[in-house]
Amino acid sequence: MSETISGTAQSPAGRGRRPGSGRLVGRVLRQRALVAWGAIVGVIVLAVTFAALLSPYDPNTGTLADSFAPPSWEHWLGADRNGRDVLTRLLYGGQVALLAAVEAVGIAMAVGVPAGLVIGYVGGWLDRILMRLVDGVMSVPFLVLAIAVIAAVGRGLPNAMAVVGLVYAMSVLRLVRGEVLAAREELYVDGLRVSGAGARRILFRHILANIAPPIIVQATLMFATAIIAEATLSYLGLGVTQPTASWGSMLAEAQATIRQNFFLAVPPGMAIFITVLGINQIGEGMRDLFSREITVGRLGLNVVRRAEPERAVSEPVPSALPERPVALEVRNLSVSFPQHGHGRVEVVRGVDLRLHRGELLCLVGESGSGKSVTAMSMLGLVAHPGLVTASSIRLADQEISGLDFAAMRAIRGNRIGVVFQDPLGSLNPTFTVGNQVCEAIREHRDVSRRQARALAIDLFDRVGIPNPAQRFHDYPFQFSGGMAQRVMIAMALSCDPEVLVADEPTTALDVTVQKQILRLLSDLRDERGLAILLITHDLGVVAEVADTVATMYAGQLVEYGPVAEVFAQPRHPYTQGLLDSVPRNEASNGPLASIRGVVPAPVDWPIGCHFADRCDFVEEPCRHSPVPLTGLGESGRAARCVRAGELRLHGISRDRLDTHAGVPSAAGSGTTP
Ligand SMILES: Nc1ncnc2c1ncn2[C@@H]1O[C@H](COP(=O)(O)OP(=O)(O)OP(=O)(O)O)[C@@H](O)[C@H]1O
Repeated sequence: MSETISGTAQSPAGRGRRPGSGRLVGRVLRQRALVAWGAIVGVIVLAVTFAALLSPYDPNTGTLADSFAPPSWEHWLGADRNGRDVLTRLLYGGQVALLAAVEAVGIAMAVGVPAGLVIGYVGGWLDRILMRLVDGVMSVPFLVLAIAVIAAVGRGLPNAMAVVGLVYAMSVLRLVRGEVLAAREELYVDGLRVSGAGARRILFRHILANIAPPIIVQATLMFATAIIAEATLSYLGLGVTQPTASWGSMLAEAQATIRQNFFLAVPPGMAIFITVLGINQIGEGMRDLFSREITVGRLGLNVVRRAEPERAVSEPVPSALPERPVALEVRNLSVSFPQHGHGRVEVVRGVDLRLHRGELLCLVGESGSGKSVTAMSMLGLVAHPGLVTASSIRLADQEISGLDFAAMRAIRGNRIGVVFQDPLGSLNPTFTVGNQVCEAIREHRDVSRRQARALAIDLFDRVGIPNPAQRFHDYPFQFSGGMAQRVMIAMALSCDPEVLVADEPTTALDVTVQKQILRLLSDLRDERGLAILLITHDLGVVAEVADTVATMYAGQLVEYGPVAEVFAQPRHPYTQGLLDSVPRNEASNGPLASIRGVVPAPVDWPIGCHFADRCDFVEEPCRHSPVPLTGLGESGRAARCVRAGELRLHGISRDRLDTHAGVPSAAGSGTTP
């Protein structure tokens, strides 16, 4: 009799809303400061735009009888020396300030963005010459330049603001050039070049779209400084001329009559202060909006959300080693990403997994099946815009789903260690390895520098780094791949974790070194009772070190059990297909078997069994409804197959496997033998 373990239903996330304007509005609304300051600046802009409707007075004429009139019902902010209504002049002055800022920022963008794009993309002598020119222009204060230009072409705010715009264009150019220099090294740009795209299309359609956020933020912040620039120029008499009102000229007039009525300086001063502060706050808010950090937690990482109750599983996940304490238990873990035109799409659906102390569980499956995303999501390491939900993730006796970023950070590297595939890429090249391991130790433990050093050297010794005290002072580039991976393992062990997640830790290493690292992991499991989740493509690795194996296919766990039993007799056709595809230590005739068809993309996952279209044993019931992972009632085995009870699949004994072989990639698995 089979026991139902996971009743994962069709995901509601897969039927999510389309990404786009709705989500953007939601994100904007969550930025409360941005919304509040946007509203304040919006009111100011509306008020100055409709000044003629709001005020019954002419801004430039007044009656002498009202000279220096205090605030009253007729003149809400009083009147100036010439009896002109201060509020009216403030509103009309705002028009001048905003138009001047639009002019300066418009010129800055029109000149700076295309120039920066071209200079950054073309580089070479053009870049060197123009950047020296830019440095020269930027070394002269804009007021000096403005005075020089006004002396040459005559007074007037448009001339003055054009100079301001050109000076600003230099900093826009610098920003855009820097962004383009970085973007042109990106692989997607190489891809466009290879596909024959012209420079104009690459620059204006692709690169510009990618670097737009910092440019928009810069333009907003620049708008605020342009308002100050206008006020400064008009205050100095280089901007608007009397009797036209501007906030700067109003300040200058107020200063001339400060002894008679000091209050006259307050309205233009406050108008400049509030408008500039508001626009700056909007710029900062947009910076936050565009960066991942604020919206999803520091470093752009998402915390794991607790799944809604209706998605909770009711039965326990299978256990191949029931006598051992549970180190990590994951229930109903799902991960989704927004995909253009499809809303939120699940790439991992309803994974249940249990890892015991002293157990080495290998997670296998073709490329793209969801192994890495599963492991990283448990650690809260899936970045925005990924969304991770789980009914529960228990680390020993602590529930860690729903923890915030800070709490997860305290767990990562402390109770759970992580080792990645590329050890040299994971180490900072500018610090010695000893320094980096000590830093990891002191991040989580209250020990002195000296104690951390001693601990680090002990760990280096334990993971098999020869001359650990000397090598402590070496930089990553002085290590081979295998030694660097030992450093990574030492770092992962530095706080004596209960669980170690190793994502393809030996893929980048040669066969001999692979074996050494695997032996090390296996020894650490035995010595420390470490629970290890090892992600690998390599069934040879599984055969060599694993206690238990879990097979993933198209975002779901499809089989789980003790490795010897799963290999000897798989209970899911996909596991059998994987085992068939692996080279063996024996002579054989004919080509190597492979699984027909390709792994479906997450948007194409069928309602029923995800493997149905590739399965040689498929029957109608397989396609009807989601297939649960079902316990098989024998030593913690489970399979997600409607026919698991009746099929007699063949396996392979562990010693017949070529232990250096790998699981075929999705791309390579498209042919029928
Ligand atoms: N940031 C992301 N945005 C959108 N989709 C993603 C993202 N990261 C992973 N995916 C998708 O999630 C699925 C699972 O990817 P994952 O890297 O976990 O597979 P894997 O089994 O570890 O493959 P490999 O062995 O090649 O590393 C894939 O379909 C992948 O395209």
